Amino acid sequence: MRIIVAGGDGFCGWPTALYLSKQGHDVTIVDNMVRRKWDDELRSNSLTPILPLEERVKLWEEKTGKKIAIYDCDLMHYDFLKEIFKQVQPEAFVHFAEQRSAPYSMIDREHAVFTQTNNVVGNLNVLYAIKEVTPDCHLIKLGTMGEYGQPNIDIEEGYIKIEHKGREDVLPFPKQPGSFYHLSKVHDSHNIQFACKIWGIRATDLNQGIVYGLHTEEDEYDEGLINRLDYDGVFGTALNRFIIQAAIGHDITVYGSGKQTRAFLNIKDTIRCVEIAAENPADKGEFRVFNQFTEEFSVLELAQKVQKVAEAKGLNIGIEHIENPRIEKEEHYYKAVNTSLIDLGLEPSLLTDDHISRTLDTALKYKDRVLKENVLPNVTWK
Ligand SMILES: O=c1ccn([C@@H]2O[C@H](COP(=O)(O)OP(=O)(O)O[C@H]3O[C@H](CS(=O)(=O)O)[C@@H](O)[C@H](O)[C@H]3O)[C@@H](O)[C@H]2O)c(=O)[nH]1
Repeated sequence: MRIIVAGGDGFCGWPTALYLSKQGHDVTIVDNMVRRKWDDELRSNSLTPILPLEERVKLWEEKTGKKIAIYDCDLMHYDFLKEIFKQVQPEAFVHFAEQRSAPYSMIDREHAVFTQTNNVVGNLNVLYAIKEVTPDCHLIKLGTMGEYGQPNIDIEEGYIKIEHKGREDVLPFPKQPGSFYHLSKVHDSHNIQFACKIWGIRATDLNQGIVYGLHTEEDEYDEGLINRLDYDGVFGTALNRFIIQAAIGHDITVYGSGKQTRAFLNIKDTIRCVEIAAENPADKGEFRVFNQFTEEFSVLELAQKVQKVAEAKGLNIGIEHIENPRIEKEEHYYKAVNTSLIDLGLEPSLLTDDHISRTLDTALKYKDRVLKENVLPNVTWK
């Protein structure tokens, strides 16, 4: 299959591009390298040293004989994007190319405006490119479990049957996102649903939970293929961030009580879910929503798991409940459905101490690269 992976230089996009390439797909990466520029802006870095994209792709070809084409393109540049669609004629477009950090979107007005403009307009341009050039192309869009928020009822996969005043309908599940970033994904979902309805586009919205882990089979060919790993207070996410904190002897930063519960999955399952979506495209005009996660944990549970694995390696790490910089529910009900991808063949790679241990070993290897001043959160929602 001819597949474009937009955002193929990022944490989810890079291992997805390698995996799909290994599976025999004809992969093209579209990326404007902006994730690396945000590191510069925030004076931060990836814990793991990552090669420039051209070199990563060259190394992949040397190791496997498989070519990945790359275009340095911003999805905001419609003429360029449309030209790429004409040249590649994609059968699937995997869209990871968005600003994905909630704290980044909450820094100030400029960052909120940037996040929503970049994400919403970029996605709209993709929808138009599909309509105008390859109307049969399947859009596989990274949404987020955070679109739903934490309602006091079970979260369904995209839609819910509602009875109201004696009538019933199946309607989009209510959205209660918790940051301007998460809101941008809600706006995207609405735009995609509308485009499917009016133009007959086929789309799958993958409402992904928090991704943890680092390694996939593909990075075993060479250390130069290693994925990026974020730890700072803006782009680092729960679990991976806690593991890196343990590696540098920093207390694990639980925000507030830590009873906040979220949906999680291993990066290996991210890439497999995208493959499953690509192999089972949505129908023409269908706006399909899959909840892409495998397990639910509270933040405190994860901190305790990391503490335990670190202890077994002789690292005595504390857990610090710091004042929550976000405005979010800490005590809440959380139960979400995730059967669609499993029904289509996903075999979840569940969180084990071994998983934590492997990432911790890598974090220990590169711990001298950590910029300690970036570890505590410095963006608040207030
Ligand atoms: O050091 C930390 C970091 C986070 N948290 C807490 O952990 C939870 C998750 O925060 P996060 O930074 O790990 O994840 P989040 O901001 O929700 O965003 C991440 O996870 C989302 C999936 S979800 O959480 O919305 O399901 C994706 O959409 C985003 O792209 C990705 O950056 C929050 O309650 C936060 O308060 C801590 O307690 N300590």
